Amino acid sequence: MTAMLSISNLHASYGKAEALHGIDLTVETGEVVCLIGRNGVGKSSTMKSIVRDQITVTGGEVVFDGASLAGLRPYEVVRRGVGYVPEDRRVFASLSVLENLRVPRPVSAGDRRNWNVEQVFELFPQLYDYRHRKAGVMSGGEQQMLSIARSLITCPKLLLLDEPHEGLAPKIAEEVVTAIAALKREGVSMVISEQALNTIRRCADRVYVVDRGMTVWNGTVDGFYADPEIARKYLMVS
Ligand SMILES: Nc1ncnc2c1ncn2[C@@H]1O[C@H](COP(=O)(O)OP(=O)(O)OP(=O)(O)O)[C@@H](O)[C@H]1O
Repeated sequence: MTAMLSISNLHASYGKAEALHGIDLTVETGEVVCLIGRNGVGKSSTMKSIVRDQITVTGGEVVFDGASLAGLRPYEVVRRGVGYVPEDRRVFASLSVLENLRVPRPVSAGDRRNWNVEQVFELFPQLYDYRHRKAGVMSGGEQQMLSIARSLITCPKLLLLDEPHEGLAPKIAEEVVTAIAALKREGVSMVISEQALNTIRRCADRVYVVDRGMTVWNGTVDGFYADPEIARKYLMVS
């Protein structure tokens, strides 16, 4: 396998406050990698650093698909093939589902899997049923699906999902996991941030544990569960 994303010794700051002090992460082609850790340890900041959104990268390297992302603007990173679904989802509340899906500029997919609106509706049939509904009146889970669907229109090779299950009822969270599993079968590489691994266990290949702005452990999902000391040390609130 070739690395789709390779992050080494990443440092990043909000103004003068450094939030990341050494993130090392690799995502192979087709892999689903989960970032886990307590609140505020830097999972979202890692994703923001990849897409250069709101945060300033001050050190280290982010290489995507063989090329450095240094100095690029967020839209240029998206054009290279990185889809980003932020924690707050950012759907356009006053636009319908269909209009939201027409917002991203069409991209030339090149060797990437090309997604059009019809194909996205096949993945999320519920969104088709609601295609004329305003996004602002939809539930959190439906907005989450719409946000993922919209990022697919940019034909990503790598999808960054920031806490996709945050605030969702268990049944809806399960539907989101099903969609993630379907995307994995389509060959989309993913980085998913989670507070706990349970919801994503079905489709994650590897896990990175983040603590205080650093990656402190990585291994397979089975390896993570085989050593309860890791969860005790880095996930339990002391
Ligand atoms: N826009 C911002 N401006 C200043 N500091 C920020 C900003 N966003 C996050 N931080 C700080 O950066 C650190 C890492 O936060 P981050 O959101 O990356 O953590 P997280 O692991 O994703 O946690 P959560 O699950 O709460 O989102 C925290 O100390 C947080 O307070």
